[in-house]
Amino acid sequence: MRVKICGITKPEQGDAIARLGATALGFICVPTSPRYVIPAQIRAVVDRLSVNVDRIGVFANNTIDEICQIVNAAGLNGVQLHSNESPQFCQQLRQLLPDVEVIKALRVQTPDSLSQADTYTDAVDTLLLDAYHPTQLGGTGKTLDWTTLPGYTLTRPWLLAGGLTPDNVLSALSQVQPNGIDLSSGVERSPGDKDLHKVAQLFEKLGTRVAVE
Ligand SMILES: O=C(O)c1ccccc1N[C@@H]1O[C@H](COP(=O)(O)O)[C@@H](O)[C@H]1O
Repeated sequence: MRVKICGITKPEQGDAIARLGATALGFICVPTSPRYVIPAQIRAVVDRLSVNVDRIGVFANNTIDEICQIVNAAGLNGVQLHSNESPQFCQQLRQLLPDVEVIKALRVQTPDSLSQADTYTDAVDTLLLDAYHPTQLGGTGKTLDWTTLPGYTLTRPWLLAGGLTPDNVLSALSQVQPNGIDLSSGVERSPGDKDLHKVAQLFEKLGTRVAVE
């Protein structure tokens, strides 16, 4: 299963988290977020990595040009579109960046919110389901109501996000079977400062902890 740890800001934490077993690191390219990082900060984390891991930039309503520039400058191989990006926008980006994974986040307010998922089938590589918050885009720690999800079949591989922690992850995974999970605030001391003990606890729970030398 894929495990993405999002909101990385510090090179030493990014490398430690990758070595603990994360398959992807996420970088918040949304200026209003307390976890915001500029491309040079992402590049510093990427250059420090000693293991192979996906590097995903999280964007919200940027232009295609801005996203392409940041992907190239920062050394990303995936983009997570976390706002109102249309299927057409995702498709255009995918054509321009054929080697970059396009992930569309859907913030699930009601079970009906999932009906839009099908419109992204041909436009993205991966879907991500996050909790809805009325004023914030993500990283809120708000839990998605997993009990509303089991009836749905998504037509793309998908990641579960929204308020996941080492304490509730197994309960979530007993109710839904995503292709991966994505955690941010549930494994940090303060926004952008990851708690490596919580990350290690997560992998212990998942049974995939990798020994750190
Ligand atoms: O983390 C942020 O600050 C953020 C800002 C803007 C868009 C998305 C953001 N994070 C994403 O939110 C989800 C869930 O986070 P949490 O585990 O509930 O804290 C995750 O996909 C992050 O990538």
